[in-house]
Amino acid sequence: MVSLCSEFLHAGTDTTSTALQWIIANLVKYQQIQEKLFVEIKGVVHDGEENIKEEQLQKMLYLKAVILEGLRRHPPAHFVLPHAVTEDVILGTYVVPKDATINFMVAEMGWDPEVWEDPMAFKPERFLESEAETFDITGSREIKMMPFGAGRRICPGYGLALLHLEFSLLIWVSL
Ligand code: HEM
Repeated sequence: MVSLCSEFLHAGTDTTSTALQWIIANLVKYQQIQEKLFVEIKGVVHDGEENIKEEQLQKMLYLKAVILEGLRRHPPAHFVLPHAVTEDVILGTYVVPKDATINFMVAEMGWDPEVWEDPMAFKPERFLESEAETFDITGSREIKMMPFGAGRRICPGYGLALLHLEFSLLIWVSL
C-alpha cells in the first residue's frame, strides 16, 4: 500500500509540475502567447469568478493548445517505463528478441521534422489549425507524440493530469 501511494505521488506530482514549469517558462519568454491566452480566459471567466467549471475549460481551445504544445516540446518523461516484447518481433530490418527490454524516445517523437513543421519552435497554433479539441493524446488513431505513453500501459493519470494542467495554468495566467 505504501509503495502504491508513493508511486502515485511521484508519478503524479513531479510530472505535472515539470510540465507546468516548462509551459510557464515559455509564456514568460513569448509574451504574445501569454496575452492571447489571457484574452481567451477573460472571454470565458468573469472577473471575481472563483468556481470555474469543467464546461468553461472546454471552451478554451487556446489553453488546451498551449498545454499540448508544452507536452510536445518539453515532455516531462523523455522515456516511458521499460517495456518488453513477449515474442520475437521483426521491426523493419531489426529483430527484437523475446524478453528484450525496449523503450521509446518520447521527446524525439514530438520533435520529428517529418511529422511536425518547425518542431523546436513553441507554437500552440499548430494544435488550433486542426485539432486542439480532438487531438488524440492517447495515440489510438495515430501516434504523433506520446507524452503519456500509448496503448495498454499508457499513464493511467493522463486525464487527471490534463485537467490539473488546464486549471493550474488558467489560475496562474488570470491572477
Ligand atoms: C503531465 C503529467 C504526466 C505525464 C507526462 C505522465 C507520463 C507518464 C508516462 C510516460 C508513463 C509511462 C507509460 C508507459 O510506460 O508506457 C506514466 C506512467 C504512470 N503514470 Fe503518469 N504522467 C503524468 C501524470 C500522472 C498522474 C497525475 C498520475 C496519477 C495521479 C500518474 C500516474 C502514473 C502511474 C501510476 C504510472 C505507471 C503505470 C503502469 O505502470 O502501468 N501520472 N506516466
